[in-house]
Amino acid sequence: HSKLRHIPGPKGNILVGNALQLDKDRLYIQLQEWGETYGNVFKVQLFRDEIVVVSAYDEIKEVLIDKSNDFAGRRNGYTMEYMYGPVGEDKAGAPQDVSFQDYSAEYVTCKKFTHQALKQYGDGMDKIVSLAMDEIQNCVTDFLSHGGNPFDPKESVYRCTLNIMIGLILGKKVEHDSFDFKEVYKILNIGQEMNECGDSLALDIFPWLRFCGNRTYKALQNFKRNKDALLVSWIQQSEISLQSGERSNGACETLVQYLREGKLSYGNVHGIVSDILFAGVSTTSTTLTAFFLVLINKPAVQEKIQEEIDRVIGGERLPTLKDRSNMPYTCAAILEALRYTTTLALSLPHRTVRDTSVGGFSVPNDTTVWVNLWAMHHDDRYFEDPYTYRVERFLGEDGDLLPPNERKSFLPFGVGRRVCLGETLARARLFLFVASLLQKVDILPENETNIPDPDPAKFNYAMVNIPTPFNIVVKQRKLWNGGAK
Ligand code: HEM
Repeated sequence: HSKLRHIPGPKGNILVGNALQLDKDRLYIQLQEWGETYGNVFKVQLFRDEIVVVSAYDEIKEVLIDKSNDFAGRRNGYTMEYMYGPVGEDKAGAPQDVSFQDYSAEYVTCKKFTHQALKQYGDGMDKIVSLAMDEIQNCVTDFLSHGGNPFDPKESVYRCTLNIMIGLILGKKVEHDSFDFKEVYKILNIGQEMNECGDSLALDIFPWLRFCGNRTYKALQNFKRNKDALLVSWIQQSEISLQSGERSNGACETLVQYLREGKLSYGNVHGIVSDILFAGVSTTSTTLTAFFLVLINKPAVQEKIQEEIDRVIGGERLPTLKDRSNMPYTCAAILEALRYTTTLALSLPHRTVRDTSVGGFSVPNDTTVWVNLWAMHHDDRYFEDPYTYRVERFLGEDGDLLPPNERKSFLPFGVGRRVCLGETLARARLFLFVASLLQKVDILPENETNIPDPDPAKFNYAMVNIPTPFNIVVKQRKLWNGGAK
């Protein structure tokens, strides 16, 4: 019987609950609409699992900040437990990484050491920046190589963000034709295939489908086999470099050092490397790609960003992170893109680890909780015309960037216990990418009279919110002197 009888929600089928009603390609929109009907806290039922969905700022704040510890667990379906479960084994089990590990002392330790290994602060940031700048310059060159012809920017941006992550893990620049890059790329393509065959949800609900020649399961096996083998080899390389003293200073090596010191287990290191590789790539590259779609629709925004770049950075040097403090308009344009598109629309599923409550409703221990960041970012009580992209929302009257404590109802990276581990890195990368690119090129639509619709409510949902493929045309700007550093 229902543990959540007291919480309202759409009426479902007596056997399957709301499972057949779910529209998986636009789940975030559907849940937003249900939120408008049933309230900021409502429930949906997928077979026997009852899920609490939280859709507005006050209640999301309660979940993520005020009662952060109560809601800090993770709920994983069979698919996640298989993908991130025991290394090298054809079976599911409790993940030992950061993203999918349940809340525990071990999880807290993993998150702390991952932060340390990524060295996202102080001097470590300089290395990240130099790695990122190299890759971003490659991406700009790649854009220009189309010689003014239309092309889909997705692939180049994806390769660029991916290569920055591989570089951070291995501590060295990785060429696009290297074994490591090709191997990761292959694995990510299998992951893509898995998404395309769709029903990981079916496999989550009926894990026994794997015995019936299920296509998703076959892709899943293939994905895990390849991913585990590659990560095992990276960990081995790090062990060798630590022994030989020829340090690479990559995150993987630092994590293996923690393993030797007994701070992390082998499963932790393996899981964390995979987190760094996978969590940061599709989120960042999709945000950037969606931002291009906005820019071809908003030439005035592009012009203002370029005016700021020309004034603050000029054409003689590359942007640095320090420039951010003098470039409120560019920073606000990026924040507004994070709001408008809300790439990780439903965040990652949380789980209560004790009896608690939200919005006045009691919620028992071990309940799955979905946080609808999309609905929160498009709440017209906080954002006038929420479906319009408007940079000025994040600027004060004097043109300064709105300080974080005045950005209400805005949490693109989550907050609290489970806050995004790559937030600092992602913000840095988004800024460097946008500033470097628009310093050198104009991004234009393929056809002025038929510009693709930027409305993120029409994106496809597959964990991240993905725009329908579109083309851009890139023209070199005059100001840029060709790359004097
Ligand atoms: C635009 C880029 C990004 C966005 C919008 C984003 C957003 C998010 C969000 C909303 C969460 C879930 C928070 C929650 O469960 O409440 C998350 C978790 C996470 N993100 Fe990101 N992220 C981005 C980039 C990155 C990057 C570059 C990394 C690289 C290290 C990363 C690593 C992670 C990890 C490991 C978690 C799990 C944290 C935990 O469970 O404690 N993310 N991210």
